[in-house]
Amino acid sequence: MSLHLYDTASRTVRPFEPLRPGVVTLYNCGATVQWFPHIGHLRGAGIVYDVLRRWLVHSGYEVVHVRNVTDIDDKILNKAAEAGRPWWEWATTHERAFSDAYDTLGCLRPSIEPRATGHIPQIIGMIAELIEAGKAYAAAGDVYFAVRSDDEYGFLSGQRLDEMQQGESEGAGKKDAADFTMWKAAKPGEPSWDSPWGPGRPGWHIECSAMARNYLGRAFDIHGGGLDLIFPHHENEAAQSHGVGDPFANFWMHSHWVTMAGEKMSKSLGNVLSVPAITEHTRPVALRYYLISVHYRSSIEFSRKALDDAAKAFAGVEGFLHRVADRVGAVGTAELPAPFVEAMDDDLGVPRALAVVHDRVRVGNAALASGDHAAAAAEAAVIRSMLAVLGLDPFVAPWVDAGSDDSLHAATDRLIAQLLADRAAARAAKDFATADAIRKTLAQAGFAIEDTVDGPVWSVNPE
Ligand SMILES: Nc1ncnc2c1ncn2[C@@H]1O[C@H](COP(=O)(O)OP(=O)(O)OP(=O)(O)O)[C@@H](O)[C@H]1O
Ligand SMILES: [Zn+2]
Repeated sequence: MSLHLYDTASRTVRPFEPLRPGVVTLYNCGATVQWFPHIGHLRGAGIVYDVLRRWLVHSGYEVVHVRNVTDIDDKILNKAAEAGRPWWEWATTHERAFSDAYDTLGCLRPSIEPRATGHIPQIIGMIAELIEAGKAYAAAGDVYFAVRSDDEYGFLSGQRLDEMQQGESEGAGKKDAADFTMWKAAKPGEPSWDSPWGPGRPGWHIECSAMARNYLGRAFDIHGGGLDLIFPHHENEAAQSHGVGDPFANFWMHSHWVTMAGEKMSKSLGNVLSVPAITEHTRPVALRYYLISVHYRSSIEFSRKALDDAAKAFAGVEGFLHRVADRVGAVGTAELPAPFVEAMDDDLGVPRALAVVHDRVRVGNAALASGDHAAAAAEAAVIRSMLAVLGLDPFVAPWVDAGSDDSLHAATDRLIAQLLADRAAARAAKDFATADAIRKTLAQAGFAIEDTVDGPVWSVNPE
């Protein structure tokens, strides 16, 4: 089976072929940088597309990845005004918080992260083309897209024109309630740019049509975002791009929510958890594992218990790799097992792929317990390679840490070996109180000691 992806437009899982052999062009909608990110954003704008990108690269494609930054928007202007700060400082502050959070969770940086405000000429050019093509009209300094000029409107979301809500305030010059705004006339005190229709600023949807064309061309392979973007945002992006004759996206991917108590995690509901709040008690790599462990088209109901369970599951995998590294030497890489590849090719089936990882860890642990170092090393190489594709390889940045620093590790090894020798001597002398005190000291410091055929082996307990 080659890679198959679910396509929202055709509502089917269909074979993926890039438009240009060897190269995949990917656009996913990034954040409106009005506030700090929550872990829902990190899933919907970051990790899901990071896993996709890594899998495409593993499959032999070069990937050109664009994720935009919406840095001009009513919400940004309102929040900045409430805080008494310049709008551009407000947007930059929160854009940086998003960048930090993506980095913390090990997301590869996109090929480019274009900002709406950096593409005003392209935006104005596309709006002018749409007016020229009879798909849009200007009224009192605003410009609207005439939805009824597009016969295919609704192809993505299945929305019916008479039932549709664009979710924007009614402009005075709007001829039809179904129409949406592409250019907003300047209001006093707001930032604005000159345009053929007077000073103003872009609406939300036009930036993605203009920037996708600018960086990826008139047709590109995959367009992604969270479920809420299907309508109106993606329907409107497609209408604009189709309106100027651009074929636009070939595949549409939409990821499901992170929820709390069944509700979408969202600033407006206040049920949000940030990355820094979680990484106070959970390692970032464990949070990444947690966020990818559910299929991207299913929701994740956040719970501390599920997060802790995921952290333990990952620590089990990582612990095996470290034990092999300690006893056998550096862990190599190997070809991916067929069931893992099949799972990933089947619409990015990460949960099934992780089940393969855990199966192999069981086999590897059994090999280690029986002293079969060669078999354990072979399993470790396969497991490490699977983790690498998921962005979870513990031996490379950003996950490799002081714990795997060679000199620190060797010093810890010597210290623990001495304590274990003292414990053995105390036991031999029937001084059980001392032996027990040594065991307690090690446990309280966070070390787990396991007796194996190769003698006692230490590891660090997951938090
Ligand atoms: N709870 C969530 N779970 C998964 N993805 C989410 C969640 N909330 C937002 N997203 C996704 O994050 C991306 C950026 O979203 P955007 O900046 O538009 O935030 P938003 O939807 O306004 O957030 P909020 O609802 O918290 O105000 C979008 O693809 C959106 O679908
Ligand atoms: Zn977009």
